[in-house]
Amino acid sequence: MTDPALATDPTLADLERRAMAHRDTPAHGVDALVVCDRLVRIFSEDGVEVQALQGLDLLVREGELMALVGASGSGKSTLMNILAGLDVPSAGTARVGGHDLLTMSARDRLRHRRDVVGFVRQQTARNLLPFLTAAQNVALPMQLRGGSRFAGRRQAERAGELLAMLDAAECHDRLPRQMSGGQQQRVAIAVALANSPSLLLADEPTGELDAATGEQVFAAFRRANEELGATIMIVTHDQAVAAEVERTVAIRDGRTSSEVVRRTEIGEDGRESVTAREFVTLDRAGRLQLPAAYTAALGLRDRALLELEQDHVKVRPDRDTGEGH
Ligand SMILES: Nc1ncnc2c1ncn2[C@@H]1O[C@H](COP(=O)(O)OP(=O)(O)OP(=O)(O)O)[C@@H](O)[C@H]1O
Repeated sequence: MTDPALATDPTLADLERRAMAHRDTPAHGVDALVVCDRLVRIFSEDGVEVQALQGLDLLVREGELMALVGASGSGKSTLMNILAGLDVPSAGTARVGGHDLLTMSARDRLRHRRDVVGFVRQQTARNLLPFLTAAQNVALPMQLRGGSRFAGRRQAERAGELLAMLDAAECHDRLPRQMSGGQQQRVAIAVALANSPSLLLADEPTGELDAATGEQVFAAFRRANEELGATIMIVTHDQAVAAEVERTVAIRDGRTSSEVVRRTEIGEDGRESVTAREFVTLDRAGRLQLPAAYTAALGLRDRALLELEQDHVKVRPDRDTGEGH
């Protein structure tokens, strides 16, 4: 018997059933804070088009600490700038907290930049005002935001609390030039968190730091995530970041291609063990991209043989089949 859901000549009752089934399917990313759906960004310069994002899909839950990794030119900064409200996508959907960044008015975009996101840049010197102390830098966004819930003395208190939480209490009264690069970035995280943004974005925040100092900055992100519940997205080309966060999503050629999820489990013997699993991501049309290392290892090119098994799919090189293209 034909499944009524697949019938090509459906009755009215079949159509009603299909409509009901569709209605009961939750909308894509309904419970996510960040939703990117077939996101496209095309830059045109002197008649030459560059597709920086080529239909990127990504969901980020509230309270997540995740990283985006990818080679230079893969589209990471383009995505960050769109989510920060600094750039506008060409097509597709980019939503933060239910607000669509494609159709947002200029005034709402300004509000988005000021109230919804916090941003930490790679260049340590660009994150802080050089003539203000750390505490003054952290208090400034609260002062600039009219009707801030942190008023008067509470602003100075909150600045002190954030600096202490991020292990930068000793910088309280120092100017940026009196701080190390790592201290400047930890203070920059405090500045970005000052107005309790829904989303904290960081673009290569450890790019100018050595490995040990970079780890301290990641520790500060983890603390902000654990103690304040902040949702944090960190962009980096450093693959080692996978060890620092729960989820690392790889971007390749303007699309998300795979992700690594890291879990800490306590065994029966009470010992902690960390497991990391790699997944390929399926886009909304069901396409998946094999990791470059896999295609290279098996010499996969042009096409491959697929076999559907009970609980998995086999992908084989197209050899010895004798069938032409
Ligand atoms: N304003 C722009 N005008 C033209 N092309 C651009 C612009 N911004 C980015 N691109 C192009 O879009 C592509 C993606 O760039 P993007 O900066 O997002 O990559 P990335 O992954 O952040 O790289 P990197 O790690 O080097 O910063 C690149 O080919 C880049 O040259």
